[in-house]
Amino acid sequence: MPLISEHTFTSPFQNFTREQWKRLNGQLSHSIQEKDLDQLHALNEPLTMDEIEDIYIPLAHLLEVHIHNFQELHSKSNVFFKRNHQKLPFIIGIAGSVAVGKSTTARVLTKVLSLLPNKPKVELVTTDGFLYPNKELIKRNILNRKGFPESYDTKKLMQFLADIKSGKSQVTVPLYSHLEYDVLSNEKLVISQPDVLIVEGINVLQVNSRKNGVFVSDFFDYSIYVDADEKNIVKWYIDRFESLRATAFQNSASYFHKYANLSEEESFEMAKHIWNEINKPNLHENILPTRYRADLILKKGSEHFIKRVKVRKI
Ligand SMILES: Nc1ncnc2c1ncn2[C@@H]1O[C@H](COP(=O)(O)OP(=O)(O)O)[C@@H](O)[C@H]1O
Ligand SMILES: CC(C)(COP(=O)(O)O)[C@@H](O)C(=O)NCCC(=O)O
Repeated sequence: MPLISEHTFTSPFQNFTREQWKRLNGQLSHSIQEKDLDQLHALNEPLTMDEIEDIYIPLAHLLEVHIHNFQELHSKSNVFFKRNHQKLPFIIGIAGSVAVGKSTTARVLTKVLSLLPNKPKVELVTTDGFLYPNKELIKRNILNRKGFPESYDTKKLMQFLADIKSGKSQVTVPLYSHLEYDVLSNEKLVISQPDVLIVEGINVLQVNSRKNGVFVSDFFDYSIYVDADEKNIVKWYIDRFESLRATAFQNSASYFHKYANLSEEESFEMAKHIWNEINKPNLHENILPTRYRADLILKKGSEHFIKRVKVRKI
């Protein structure tokens, strides 16, 4: 069966059904070993092993091809430019709507990539750490615009990526707490020369978050967009809100503690309201338009299972 369906021949993407994608798994001479799967079992993520084996392992193998090429190009460029740069990280951007499952995808991919045969050091950074602190958002009167392009300190994010891409040995990253609903003032993550860096966030493929004509994605070597129909994303947002209400929001330190005693029905209404007022317009105005800028699109079905993969033709 041909891998490209006829109606896609004008598209820059090659389309794979889940069944086709899954069969690509065995095409490398080596693969993630059976014993490694135990480590994936231990991941406390809501993903099934089928999803990891059918989707993420082939994806890791495809990325391995790109990482290998990137490293070879880097060392040949070093010879050409007569320079002695140490290795630079291969940077992967992961974009998509709030609640589509970017964080889950990013965490699983971090683990799966780290199991590749040469055991690369893989680090994960989320761009919510680069949101302005609430104090600053309030000062700018944009607390209700959290997640929109203007709520991020893009200059800081670009500086971080520029530092990483210039081989700086240690770079610090601000951290965000969903419990406090704010950037943590006293905690930072230290990134120290990984082989692969995953940068996950709703804004990573946006062209309106530009500094001096440079986009965040100019620093990426590969990018992935996690996609799903909006009716599913809303449901996942509402479900996550309700499960947080029953757990994390009960903590008095939680920013959303005020919602802890809502009934299930009230919680549903509140989540729907936040979705409609903030996350939905952001999806339509700023996130969805970036979808086809990605190198690869993972399209989810109703239960979070990836049903199609689109890969930019090369
Ligand atoms: N593959 C998956 N299978 C089942 N549930 C998932 C999956 N991916 C995400 N979820 C659930 O969907 C919700 C949103 O996922 P999350 O990774 O937090 O999204 P995002 O980072 O895009 O906001 C969470 O409740 C998460 O547990
Ligand atoms: C901090 C975020 C912008 C980041 O989204 P994420 O990348 O974690 O999906 C988002 O979680 C958020 O807080 N949005 C504001 C509206 C809301 O509370 O859902």
